[in-house]
Formats: sequence, C-alpha cells, structure tokens
Amino acid sequence: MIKDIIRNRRAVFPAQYNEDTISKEEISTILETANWAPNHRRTEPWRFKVFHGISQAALGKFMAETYKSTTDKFSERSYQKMIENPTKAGCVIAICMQRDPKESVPEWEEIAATAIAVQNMWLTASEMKIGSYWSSPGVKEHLGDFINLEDGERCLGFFYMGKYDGELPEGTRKSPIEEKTEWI
Ligand SMILES: Cc1cc2nc3c(=O)[nH]c(=O)nc-3n(C[C@H](O)[C@H](O)[C@H](O)COP(=O)(O)O)c2cc1C
Repeated sequence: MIKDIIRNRRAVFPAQYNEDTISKEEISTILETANWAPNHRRTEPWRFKVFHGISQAALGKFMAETYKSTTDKFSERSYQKMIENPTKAGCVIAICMQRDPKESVPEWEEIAATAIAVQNMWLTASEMKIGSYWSSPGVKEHLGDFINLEDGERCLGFFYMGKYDGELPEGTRKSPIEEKTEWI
C-alpha cells in the first residue's frame, strides 16, 4: 500500500551505504517517477544532473574546496565528509529547478513541484531498497562554477543514493498530525 511505502521511507545517509553499485537502469527507473510530479502551468521545472562513477569523486572535491573557500566557520571534519560522502554513495544527483523564462508561476510553486518530484524519487528508491536522502549544503549555490547550469537554473541540493544492509530504523516525528491540523 502507498501509505506503508510513505510511512517506511527513511533518510538513509552515506555512512549507512554498502559497497554495492547502483545501475544506470535503476537510476533511470527512479528518475522516470520524478517526471510525473504535479506542476503548475506544465512548466515541469525539475532538472537533474547525475553524478555516477568517476564524476562522484570530482563532485566531492569541488564541494569540499568550495566549502573551504566560502565558509567562515571551517571544520576539518565537514571538509573530509564532503570529499568522502559522494564516493560512498552509489550515485549523487544534483536537484535543480529551471525557472520558467516567462515567470508564469511564482518561484515557490516551481520549488514545490521540484520537491514533489524528489519525493517521487525517494519513495521509488525506498520501494527498491535503495537508501537515499536530500542533502542541502550551502555549497549547492556554487554548483554553476563546476558544471553548466542554464540561465534561471538553480541547484536545490543533492540526492544521495546507496544500497544498504539490514533493516532501517523506525521513523520518528515530534508530534502527531492531529496537532498540526485544524478542522474548520
Ligand atoms: C529539503 C530538504 C533538505 C534536507 N537537507 C538535509 C541536509 O542537508 N542534511 C541532512 O542530514 N538531512 C537533510 N534532509 C533530510 C532530513 O534530515 C530527513 O528527511 C529527516 O531527518 C527526517 O527523517 P526521515 O526522512 O527518515 O523521516 C533534508 C530533507 C529535505 C526535505
């Protein structure tokens, strides 16, 4: 049932990934579900840059060096994690949003549609027993210094994916939905 897939989806981090690879076919299956996200005025604003294979290490090096040169609170541990995490993953996908040149809808709607596309990917990966999570480091704002981004295209984060062993922990929420809902 869809409600069980939603309930059992977890953020799965690079430290939990095993050495198994993720195939191009598996990545394509996951991406295909992103394309079915709802969106206003058919702008289909989601764009993805797939780092799969040797490019993962280059991405990590770029993120770490960008972090080093832009942060005012440098931490050696964060620097090392930025280098290592992309290579622990089976694949890293930059989550991008292409602004409609006509600006026919507000930007927040394009970000919302892209986030729904990512949730589609996250749920599909979860059903395929591929762990994933959305990482949003400050260095995402500089992705255009590393790869080509179109005018109006913006990186919203990175979707890490990796296979894992064993069972995932139970999810937690701070409060039940009743406390976040008002019936009128
Ligand atoms: C837009 C967005 C950005 C996120 N950025 C980060 C991040 O930078 N680092 C991180 O550890 N988790 C990030 N997460 C994942 C959350 O930490 C994770 O979903 C949360 O802990 C809830 O856990 P669950 O997804 O297993 O229920 C992000 C999630 C979203 C939706």
